[in-house]
Amino acid sequence: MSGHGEAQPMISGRSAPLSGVAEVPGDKSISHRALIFGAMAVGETRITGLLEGQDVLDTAKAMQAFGATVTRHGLGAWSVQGVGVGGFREPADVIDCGNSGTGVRLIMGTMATTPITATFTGDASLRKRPMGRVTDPLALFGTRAYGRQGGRLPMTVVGAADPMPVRYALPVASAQVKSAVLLAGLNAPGQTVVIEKEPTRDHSERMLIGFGAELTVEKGAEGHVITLTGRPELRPQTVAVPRDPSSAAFPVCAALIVEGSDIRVPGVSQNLTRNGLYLTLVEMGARIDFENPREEGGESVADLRVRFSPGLKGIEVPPDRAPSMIDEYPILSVVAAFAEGRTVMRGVKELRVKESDRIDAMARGLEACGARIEEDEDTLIVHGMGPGGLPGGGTAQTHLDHRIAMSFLVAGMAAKAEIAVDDGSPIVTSFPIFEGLMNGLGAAIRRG
Ligand SMILES: O=C(O)C1=C[C@@H](OP(=O)(O)O)[C@@H](O)[C@H](O)C1
Ligand SMILES: C=C(OP(=O)(O)O)C(=O)O
Repeated sequence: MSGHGEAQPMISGRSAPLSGVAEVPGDKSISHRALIFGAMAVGETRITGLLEGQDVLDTAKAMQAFGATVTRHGLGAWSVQGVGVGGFREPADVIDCGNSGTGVRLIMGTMATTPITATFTGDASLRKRPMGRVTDPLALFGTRAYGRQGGRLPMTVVGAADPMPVRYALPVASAQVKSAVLLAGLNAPGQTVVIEKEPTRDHSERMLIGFGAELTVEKGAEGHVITLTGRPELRPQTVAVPRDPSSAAFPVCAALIVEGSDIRVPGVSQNLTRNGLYLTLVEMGARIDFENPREEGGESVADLRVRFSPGLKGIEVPPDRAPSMIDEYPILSVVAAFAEGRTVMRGVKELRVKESDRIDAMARGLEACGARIEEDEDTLIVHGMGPGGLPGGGTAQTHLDHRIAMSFLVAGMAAKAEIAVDDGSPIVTSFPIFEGLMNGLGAAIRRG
């Protein structure tokens, strides 16, 4: 999805009870990392279950441009012939990361301590997002970056020829910034230390250890202190990518609000840095059974049975839970519209710098569908209208944001009248089989 293509309006109407099994695709965060760490290893990394969403395909293309050999063998089955830490070559052309904040920020970190120059760009959404949060800590290694005003793409990054190791306390809870600094630290001599006050998704730490890096995490008063020893030789791995809990959120939430639904969603991550939505839904009164807990691809997962839940109650979501459910607030605010009472989401200003300003996009879209919303810079409050109570009948503007598009298509499945989205084309960035999967469960989603 380049963001230059045709908008694809989509409409969803009241759905039949959802039933069946929702097999969602591979985790987006782990898929990006499998390609990037594979490119940093010496030898061939094999990946199964890779998400073939546009964000990840753009990262695969970028790894090729930096000199790795990336091969697709079949659906989700890929291999990466890595060039080793510090082995990136200078790309011959601009790197287009499309819609992906994770892709561009992690790749900038990866090349930042190699003496090459690369220019990055993306679609109209990505070109609005702040890159200073990554280029500021990268400057401590000796990396230089030249972008547009406000640290926006397109941006040229000049890798440090003689990088210094860095000690950096994250000013914002961001796994992308944490990962960019760790990836840069791979090719700096000595120990690079990242300190995070609030824990964010820990896939980079787990995978770096899996690829053979020396990395420790100490939990103390200042938070997590992550110490990486630079210049390791990364060993190629076999990576089985687990299913994406952020994608699973859509069929799960749809089943909670569509009358009569009873579905199964296998292999949903229970990683404590990713499961905030599921904790929140249970606190609201969702009927979710977590069955068959086990390890898959180095992550703890469970099979979910999810049933229509007419007794959902609005709650105050604890603000310190935000990093573990940051991408799930849009779909949570849809569920909140079908609960009784207010759902209060505080400490969520990071939502304003995602693919769109997600507080504004959800507030305006839900209002267009008849809901009452309150918001401030850091807060979103949804006044619930009870089961089946959202009037619908509106059109949501998606602003090149896949999660906004999917959230409103789920809302339309349970609202009184149809809900339209102006553009469903960004859904391919993270969940290319969304429409077919949801309609297979009983949804009524169609192209507008
Ligand atoms: O590291 C990652 O894979 C991600 C981190 C989060 O972003 P931030 O680091 O900006 O919070 C999240 O929103 C994004 O979808 C994926
Ligand atoms: C924020 C997201 O992704 P990214 O930052 O990688 O664009 C997302 O997928 O919700």
